[in-house]
Amino acid sequence: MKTIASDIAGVLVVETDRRRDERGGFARWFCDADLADALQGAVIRQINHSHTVQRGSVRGMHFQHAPHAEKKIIRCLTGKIFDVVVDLRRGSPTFLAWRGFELEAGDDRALLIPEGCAHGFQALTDEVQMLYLHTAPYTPAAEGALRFDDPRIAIAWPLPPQNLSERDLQHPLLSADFSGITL
Ligand SMILES: Cc1cn([C@H]2C[C@H](O)[C@@H](COP(=O)(O)OP(=O)(O)O[C@H]3O[C@@H](C)C(=O)[C@@H](O)[C@H]3O)O2)c(=O)[nH]c1=O
Repeated sequence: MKTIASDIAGVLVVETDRRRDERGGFARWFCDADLADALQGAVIRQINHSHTVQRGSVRGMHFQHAPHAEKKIIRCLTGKIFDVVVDLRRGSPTFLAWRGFELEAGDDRALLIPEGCAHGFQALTDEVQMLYLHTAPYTPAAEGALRFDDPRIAIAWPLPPQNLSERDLQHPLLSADFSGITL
């Protein structure tokens, strides 16, 4: 597995080569030894799947507060997405910066997002399926969220955002004095 660092500390693109033969192919999608430097002792505690029907749909921006903060490894199983990370870590050199990454079925690429970053995505095609690996179990009481259209973040979604959940539409905007979260 090859990891490619981004300019947001801890946000990595994870790539694997697919071995191909007459039957099809085979690729390694997770290996705790290969990712030991990135995982820093964290282990996968939960695996989730989501299905998004319509192109343009946006889900996010989600994270969990400490002590349930988590790393996520995100992969696109069908379709194509614009995957977005926002750095919310107090004191981070890239505090409040967002970055977008395209992931698509068959690319053998995943995105690793560290604790303290919010995550969301937009479906660039119909029929998107996503696979999430989490280093903490889902803990509703620890859920944190940002609005997909928070003007302080100003994410440039590639398509007009649509189909947001009621919950995602109701996240509050960041307050003017928001100075980040601590882990
Ligand atoms: C996230 C989650 C939700 N649920 C439940 C709550 C709700 O009834 C239903 C749908 O949940 P949501 O609307 O939060 O689903 P969704 O908006 O797809 O949530 C996901 O969004 C992306 C951006 C992420 O980064 C993921 O970690 C996750 O937060 O599933 C679980 O049971 N376990 C989970 O881990």
